[in-house]
Amino acid sequence: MGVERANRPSALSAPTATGPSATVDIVGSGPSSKVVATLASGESVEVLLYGATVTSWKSNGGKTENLWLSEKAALDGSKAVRGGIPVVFPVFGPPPKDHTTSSLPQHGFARSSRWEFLGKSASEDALGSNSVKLDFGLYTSGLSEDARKAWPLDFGLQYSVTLAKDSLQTVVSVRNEGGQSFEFQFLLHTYLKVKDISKVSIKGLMGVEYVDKVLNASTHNQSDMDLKITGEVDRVYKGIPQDTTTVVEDEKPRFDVVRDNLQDTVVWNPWTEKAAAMGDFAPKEGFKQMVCVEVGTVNGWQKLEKGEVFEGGQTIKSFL
Ligand SMILES: O=P(O)(O)OC[C@H]1O[C@H](O)[C@H](O)[C@@H](O)[C@@H]1O
Repeated sequence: MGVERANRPSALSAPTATGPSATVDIVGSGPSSKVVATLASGESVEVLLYGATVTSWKSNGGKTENLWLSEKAALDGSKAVRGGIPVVFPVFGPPPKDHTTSSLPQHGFARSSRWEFLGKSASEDALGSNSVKLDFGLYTSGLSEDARKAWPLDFGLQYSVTLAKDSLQTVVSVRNEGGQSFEFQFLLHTYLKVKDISKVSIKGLMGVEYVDKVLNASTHNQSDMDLKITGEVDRVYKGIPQDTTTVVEDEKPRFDVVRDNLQDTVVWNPWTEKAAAMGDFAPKEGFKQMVCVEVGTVNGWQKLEKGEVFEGGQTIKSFL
């Protein structure tokens, strides 16, 4: 599945209803425009065109917010959003020296570029369950001059966000649209909302090797079944064999994060000092209500030859 340039529709002027099962609206204009989709049963998702950042996902008939969003997140296109699901491409973290991504900012340009809304489709499965899919695109032509200069390669990104009753699926396809090969990393920087971090444990990483960024990027092996967050955590788990990472709260599953064609997962919580140092992180105690479980391909590089396509993503199931 790739991004066919000739078939790129512009959905901005399309009618807003997708049938009785869901509505899709474009709210606001300019840099703060967002696409809001709501199922007839009340679940909803909001996607800012800036960064194609999912800023809200509600399950349980619209009663449970699943994503943490900082009260001071910039939602006007002035900087990457602190919270929700920022899209990280084509580099994760600070770019390395002597690489084609070297001149890019931390986490690349996808989270701070304005994407196009390509369209929507609603469907109903055999059991009568509804879902709505929103498609977004980012192409070389949509980049700022600075980003294009820093990474002068031709690419097409298509990002599909599918809302179902108890789940949200976010999948990217990356196409090399230029004449030479390129290398990239990709990650979905999901800020999951929890009630109380002291009651949270993360399962599904046992036996996996990780780089601990809090301990001078040293390599370790996850020996415990449960990862508890009791201080700053910034770990890159590499080459995970099992597909599902489960966030457990109060001894009950809260989220399943299922990876598709992505081998790595970053677990991040800034804790007291790092949260205090981030101007857009609010409230300052907000780190007690969040944990980032970020699926991606960040260990080494994915390489695409001319015309090739890479696809990967996640499905998050909410148990509330
Ligand atoms: O502040 P940002 O650029 O959004 O990055 C926020 C965080 O992203 C990831 O989780 C990295 O592993 C962290 O090292 C980084 O601090």
